[in-house]
Amino acid sequence: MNIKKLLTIAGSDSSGGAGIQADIKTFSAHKVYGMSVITAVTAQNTTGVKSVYELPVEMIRNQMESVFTDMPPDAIKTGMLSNPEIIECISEGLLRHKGSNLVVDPVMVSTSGHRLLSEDALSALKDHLFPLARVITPNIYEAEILSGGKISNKKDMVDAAMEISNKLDGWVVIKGGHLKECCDDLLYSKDEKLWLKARKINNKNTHGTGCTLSSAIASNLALGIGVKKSVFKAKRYVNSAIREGLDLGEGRGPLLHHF
Ligand SMILES: Nc1ncnc2c1ncn2[C@@H]1O[C@H](COP(=O)(O)OP(=O)(O)O)[C@@H](O)[C@H]1O
Ligand SMILES: Cc1ncc(COP(=O)(O)OP(=O)(O)O)c(N)n1
Repeated sequence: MNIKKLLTIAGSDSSGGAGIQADIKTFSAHKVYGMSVITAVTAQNTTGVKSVYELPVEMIRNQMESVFTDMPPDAIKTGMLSNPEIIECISEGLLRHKGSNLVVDPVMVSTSGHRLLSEDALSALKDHLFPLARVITPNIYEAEILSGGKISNKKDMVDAAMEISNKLDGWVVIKGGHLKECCDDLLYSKDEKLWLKARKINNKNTHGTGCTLSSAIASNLALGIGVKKSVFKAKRYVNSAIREGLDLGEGRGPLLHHF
């Protein structure tokens, strides 16, 4: 059986809703083979992140070497990267092994408010990782940090995407999940601007939506689908996973992945 191989480089979420666990579930749902490089272990559940343990850079490098020298992935997705040393190690490994179809989810702070990327890691992210990416997927808050402007509406999203894509060759997806009125996402490159429209689903259980979207995009790219169609299909996947209305835990519960 010829199966596509997907790698997630991200943090572990003990509650299984976000991070590595959400990524692998999404990969399986797309019938691709999932592999992982774990950057950090979080103790978290539906009510929030309790603590974080960052793995030593050497261990991260060893995980990358093990994967790339034996089963080179057809696409890669990055999530929680914690600090500049980890970002530099990952960028160096991706460059050396010519990692392609890279989707960067620039995870900074969990929706529950816990910092998942140190403040001094921003320039490493922009200078080392973004140039390797085919698609980056900031949420509204991350797009504000990356563009330096406030985002309150769809016009602000376009301005931010323009600013962010100045320093990129690839595509930017600004996720609108935290907008008040709707959940439209913006897919933007230097030559094109497309809206992915969606009504806000009235469901508090949206833990891991960002991880799921970026993993679904990476799965589609690995399957040989172009960027635009990959993002549209991924948006549909997340939408239906939220719509399932799984209700686990006391706080913001996870999504239901379709196998
Ligand atoms: N309540 C919702 N209804 C419909 N789509 C949603 C909802 N919340 C998030 N999304 C979608 O989920 C994806 C992830 O977005 P978002 O929640 O903004 O990312 P993050 O988890 O990184 O903060 C986007 O496609 C967004 O539009
Ligand atoms: C280990 C880990 N990685 C990433 C996140 C953030 O996940 P995201 O999909 O952005 O979802 P929420 O923060 O909105 O739940 C995380 N919480 N943990």
